[in-house]
Amino acid sequence: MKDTATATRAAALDLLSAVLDHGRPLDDVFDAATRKLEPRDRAFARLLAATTLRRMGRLEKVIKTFLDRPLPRRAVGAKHILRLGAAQMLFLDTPPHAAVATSVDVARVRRLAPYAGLINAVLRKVADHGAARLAGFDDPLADLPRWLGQSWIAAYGAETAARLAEACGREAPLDLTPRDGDGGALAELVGGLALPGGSVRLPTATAVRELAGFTEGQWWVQDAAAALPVLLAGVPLKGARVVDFCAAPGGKTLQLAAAGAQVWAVDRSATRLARLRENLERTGLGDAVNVVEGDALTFTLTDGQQADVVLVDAPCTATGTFRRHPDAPWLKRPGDAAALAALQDSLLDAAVRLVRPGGVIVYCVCSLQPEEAAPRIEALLARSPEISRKPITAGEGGVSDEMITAEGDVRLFPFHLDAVGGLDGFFIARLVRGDAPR
Ligand SMILES: C[S@@+](CC[C@H](N)C(=O)[O-])C[C@H]1O[C@@H](n2cnc3c(N)ncnc32)[C@H](O)[C@@H]1O
Repeated sequence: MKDTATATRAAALDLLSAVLDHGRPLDDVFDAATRKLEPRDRAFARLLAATTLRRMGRLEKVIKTFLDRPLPRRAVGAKHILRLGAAQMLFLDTPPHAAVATSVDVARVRRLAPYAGLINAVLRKVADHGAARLAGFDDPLADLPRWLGQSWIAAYGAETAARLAEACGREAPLDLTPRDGDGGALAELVGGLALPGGSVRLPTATAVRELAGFTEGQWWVQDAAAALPVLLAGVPLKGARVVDFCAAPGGKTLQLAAAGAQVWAVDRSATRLARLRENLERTGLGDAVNVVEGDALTFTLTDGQQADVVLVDAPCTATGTFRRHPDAPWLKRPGDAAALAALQDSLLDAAVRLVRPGGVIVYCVCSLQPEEAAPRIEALLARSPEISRKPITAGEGGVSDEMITAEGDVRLFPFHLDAVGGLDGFFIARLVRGDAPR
């Protein structure tokens, strides 16, 4: 490899290719693709790949204006190099001469030398005229796969869909949940901003382990939106028997335990449960939690007991978390939400079997796809007459009117709380079991 700058761009090319050509999540391939780089260069390789993924549509449009004809399929590597080179100049303030020269070098070291001339010529044009062309392409929906943008337009209208796409293209800040529920005190301790629900917000690139209170387990990392489902249970949690159906890595389990509940944290993934156990250890909340590796669909409490609260944080398409996972839009497929709906329905049915009369079910998904939201609740209400909604009202957990639907569910968009850095997209419904004790 010629030098560090080229090696860093080559690693970014490998990351981009892993996501776009091989369908691999960025997090899964990052260590292997960047292991020979220094920490600073690893961070830049990630930033470059992430920025390119976040701006795919606009980069594509700018580059296209400088190509006489579309590149053939076999030139996909060259196409990626053009995207990365343009992203550096248009979005990352890399000096043009460095962006162009390293792109040409990457082509050579990645056996794409036949395209070196074309890459050089096109990127020089991007350097000279790219910013002006970019100004004419300000449609954020173009940066997402077309089917995804269409699904948001159909669900929320063109204006909201564009706001969603814009907000999803931004980096998420770092949010912490305080163990003792005192957001004000934690904000002071770490120098962050206390949010309405009690979370504390810090800038994106904050080094987590260096923050005050990490070793002592005084807080854990959790997006402010992800902290809301537990805050919206609407019943006293102290002493309550709570089953957390899809618990790992455990943000919500920790909240429940910290609030004084007796928790069963069920998850079928051993790897993810290992992270949950680490979190329990660090925060000292383990005594209140029974960790259960298994299928929530068949989980029962001993002696036929029932739960006061069941939390169903269901597996979902996670389209509300694109801010943190810029690769995710490119790894989803149009049928994913419909395919997950069956599992979401089964988990809700299992929650109905487990919760006591008068008890509460909180259902949530970190998804913006409509199929995973209210229709799952409507279908449950239609087949389970003993279940009804317990509508969520403004002020609970710090939620505002604009976040609540006509039915009393919470629909969080990434542009909510925009002025202080937004939120993950979430849907949250609260249900109550109304029949007589069995
Ligand atoms: C959205 S994540 C949960 C996040 C977690 N509640 C938190 O706050 O950190 C969904 C989880 O559901 C688990 N899961 C999926 N199907 C399951 C099933 N049938 N039974 C138990 N867990 C399941 C996955 O392993 C995954 O950890």
